[in-house]
Amino acid sequence: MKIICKRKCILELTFTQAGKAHRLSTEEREQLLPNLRAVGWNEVEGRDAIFKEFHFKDFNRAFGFMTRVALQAEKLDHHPEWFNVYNKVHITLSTHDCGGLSERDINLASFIEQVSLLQTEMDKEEVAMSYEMKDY
Ligand SMILES: C[C@H](O)[C@H](O)[C@H]1CNC2=NC(N)=NC(=O)C2=N1
Repeated sequence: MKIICKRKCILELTFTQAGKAHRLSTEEREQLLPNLRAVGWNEVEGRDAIFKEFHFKDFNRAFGFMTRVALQAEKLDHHPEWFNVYNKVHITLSTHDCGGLSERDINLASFIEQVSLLQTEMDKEEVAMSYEMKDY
């Protein structure tokens, strides 16, 4: 599956994670991390992990987003470290089993991007619908 983000960044998703997680090699990092950096994921200082802060219109949207991510995380058996207050969600991804970043984190980050894009699209649709309603 491919996601085409607004910033013209393409994230390749595989969602496969057979076998043991391994820490990404330098080559893998050079290949995989720039796409995530382009959509706001940054490496955490002093720790082999990536972080992004999400903002939504309100708590319902933030919690809806978290619910979608949680269901997928459970399916993948790979869980985010996160913090939520009202409309903000902070997410840190790292693989505890291998003590650092693995392909599992890249996959989960890609899925999270997909969900947050979907939320943005749904918000736009909601605005468009409310404009249409005003016309009547
Ligand atoms: C036993 C179980 O498969 C492991 O503990 C899974 C669960 N979720 C996980 N989540 C994360 N982020 N890292 C892991 O290494 C991990 N391992």
